[in-house]
Amino acid sequence: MNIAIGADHAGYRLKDELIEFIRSLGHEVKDFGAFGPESVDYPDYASQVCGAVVSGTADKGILVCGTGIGMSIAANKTPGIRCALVHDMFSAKATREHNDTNVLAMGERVIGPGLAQEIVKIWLETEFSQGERHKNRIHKVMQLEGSQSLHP
Ligand SMILES: O=C(CO)[C@H](O)[C@H](O)[C@H](O)COP(=O)(O)O
Repeated sequence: MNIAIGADHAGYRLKDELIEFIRSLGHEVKDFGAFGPESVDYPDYASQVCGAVVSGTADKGILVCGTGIGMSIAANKTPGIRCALVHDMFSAKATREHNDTNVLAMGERVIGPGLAQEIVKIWLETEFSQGERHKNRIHKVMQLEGSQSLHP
């Protein structure tokens, strides 16, 4: 897969570690920054990563800030994006199976790199369940945002 990744100043270290890990799994990674500790604004990076996913340039996106909260709020403003803030392995699997999330958000100030890698691996490797009830719920979510549903 092609993975778009981005972070703010509070998440770029974990982002850089995850890039190497994701490449080791055999995926292509496009890094949208940030590249250092200078204070920046997470919406600027969320919008670039989500734009890549919605346009089809990337198959999935990963966002890291201090808590993951700001990134997830910003990402979910983009029509067509379903972003989950995940800090445990159960949710990583469930949000792919039930929500067909296309962006994952995490917080560098919340979890360590080992758990973050496990979460990313599970999230990238888990398929959407294709369950009719889940398709129906995703369809309703997409109606709320006014974007065209991929799950009619
Ligand atoms: O949006 C956030 C909190 O919900 C992110 O964690 C940001 O990375 C955080 O707010 C950045 O905080 P800082 O004090 O500007 O480093």
